[in-house]
Parts: sequence; structure tokens; C-alpha cells
Amino acid sequence: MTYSLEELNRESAVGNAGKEANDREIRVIDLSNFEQRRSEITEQLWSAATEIGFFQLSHHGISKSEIDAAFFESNRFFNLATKVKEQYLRPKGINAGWESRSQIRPSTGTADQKESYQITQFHMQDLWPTEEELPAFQHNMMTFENKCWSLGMKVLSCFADKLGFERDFFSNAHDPNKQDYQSTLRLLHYFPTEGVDQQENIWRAGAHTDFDCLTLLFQHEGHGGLQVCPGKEIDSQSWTSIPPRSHVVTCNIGDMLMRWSDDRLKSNFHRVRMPLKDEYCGSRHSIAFFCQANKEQTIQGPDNRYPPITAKDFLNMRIQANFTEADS
Ligand SMILES: O=C(O)CCC(=O)C(=O)O
Ligand SMILES: [Fe+2]
Repeated sequence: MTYSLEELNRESAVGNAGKEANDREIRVIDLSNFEQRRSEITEQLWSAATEIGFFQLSHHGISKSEIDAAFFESNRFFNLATKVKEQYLRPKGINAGWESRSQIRPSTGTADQKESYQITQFHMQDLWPTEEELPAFQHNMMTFENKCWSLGMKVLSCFADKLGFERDFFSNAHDPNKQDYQSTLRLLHYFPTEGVDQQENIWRAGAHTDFDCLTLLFQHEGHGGLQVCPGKEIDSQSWTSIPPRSHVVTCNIGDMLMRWSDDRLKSNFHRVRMPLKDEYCGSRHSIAFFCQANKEQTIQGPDNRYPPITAKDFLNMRIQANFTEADS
């Protein structure tokens, strides 16, 4: 398969198991007293994002009870009967709604062993469960979405400083008050693997880079399996496990910000592998927030390394390449 963007061609080459290298450090960056410590935090974020592209945040301002509540809502959604969830199926070409085993990664050619529900404000018409099915779900999820947006914009404001943009450049580029807003909250449920015969080349999430600017990932304690392969290791394909700690937020840079920073900030391959026989084999839950610039926003780095492209065109290419024909 040939895709129109260079990022996609990179992706076709990394679907193999590779080897594991768990001696790499995943940096934890403390955001406490953010305004007073802004310059120190900015330097730490910049070096983690330019050298590795994956890092974790502590004291980030989203409380443990808020994260627990979001996972509780996610469980409520996935516990709905299949015929109820089917009413909220992801429409073609739109990053909103429910899907199950429909995401085929270009890296593996096989469907991710998961179901997910995506919330993209302004694209949710007929995609929210009713108040009878899930009371307060919409309200609670949008409250959490808003918290994620604020944290994402805080991190992006530090990158804006380093790139020579105005400090609020990325908040304006991800404006939730405009109709072309397209940042997305994604609830994920990976199916249990107890009693399932392990087949080759089957993944909970096949190797991929994210196509947004910045991803915030909330992991559930004990629900491991996420692995990253920093860019410079891509030829050796050595993968490092990210410890699933529920009090930290795991962050990664996506392709959109890599392009916007003229490749200075690194978007990295990551994947979720199937549990081994002696590991926890029950359901795995995680929640991701994708900071994706508004559709009409033009992406162009300070050094004009790439021609300008709108966020809409950039994302459309990636979404089409990541879902099966029948569903996209
Ligand atoms: O569930 C995870 O830990 C990772 C999810 C992910 O990489 C994605 O949805 O892009
Ligand atoms: Fe991802």
C-alpha cells in the first residue's frame, strides 16, 4: 500500500515484534507551581520532546478522583449492550462515535483488538448515548475533555515559547469555541485475552505514530502493554515498556507537531502488545486526549521546512489510512 505522506511510509515498515529494551528512562516532569517554574519546566519538556518524544507529567492539575471518574464513565459506556453501542457507530470519515475492531494499522495490516468511543465536540450529533441509557455521561465526559484541553494547552504553550510563536499560539489554533474544533477524547477498551489463542501479528494496538499535535494518555494501574520505540531506534526496532501509573499523564508528540516544529519535536512509534500468558489478561482500559489543531488552521513551521497544509487535509489523509474501507 502506498500512502501520500512520508509519515505513512515510515509506518508500513514497523509492524514486526522487534526486541524489548527496558533500560531506557521515561522522564517524569513535575508541573507543580507551573507559573513560577515555567522556564525550568519548559526546558525539561523541550529536552524530553526533542530527544525522546515520550514523557510523563506529575502534579499536572487533574486529580486522581477526576481520572477515576473518567474511567468509571468509560466503563459505563463499554458495558452498554452491543445493540445500544451500534446506534452510535462512527460515521464514515468522522473521528467521533463507537467502533469495534475496525482500526487496521498500516504497520500490521490486522485489526486492533479493541473497541473505542471518540468524542469530538460539534461532531456528536446522534452519537451521545441518551440520558436514559447513561445519565450525566455527556456532561461528565465534556467536563473531563475540558480539563484535558487545559493541560494540553499548558504543555503546548511551553513549546510555543521555544519555537518563537506567541505563548497562546496553540490555544488559538485549538480553539474549542470555533466550529472547526477537532481535538478528540478517546475512550479505549482492549478486549480480555483469557482463553484466546495467541496468534502472530495480532496487537491490542499495532505500531503507529499519532497524527495530532500532542496526546495525553491516562493509563490504569496494572494495565500495561504500551511500548515506545524512539525514532533513532527505528532500524533496530527496540521497544521500551511505559509503566502504567495512574497518577501521571503520559504524553507523546504527534506528526502534526513534528511537522509544525520543522521536525524538531519528535513523533514516535508506539504500540500496545498483547499480554503474555503470565500477565494480567483481563480487559485493558485507557483514555487518550488528542490535541488536534482546528480544521482551518494552517500548519507551517518557523523555518518553512514543509509547504503549508491545513489541519483538515493533514488529518483526513491519516484517518483514511487507519480504518478499514468498510468503515471509513
Ligand atoms: O491505549 C494506549 O495505551 C495507547 C493508545 C494509543 O496509542 C492511541 O489510541 O493512539
Ligand atoms: Fe497512539
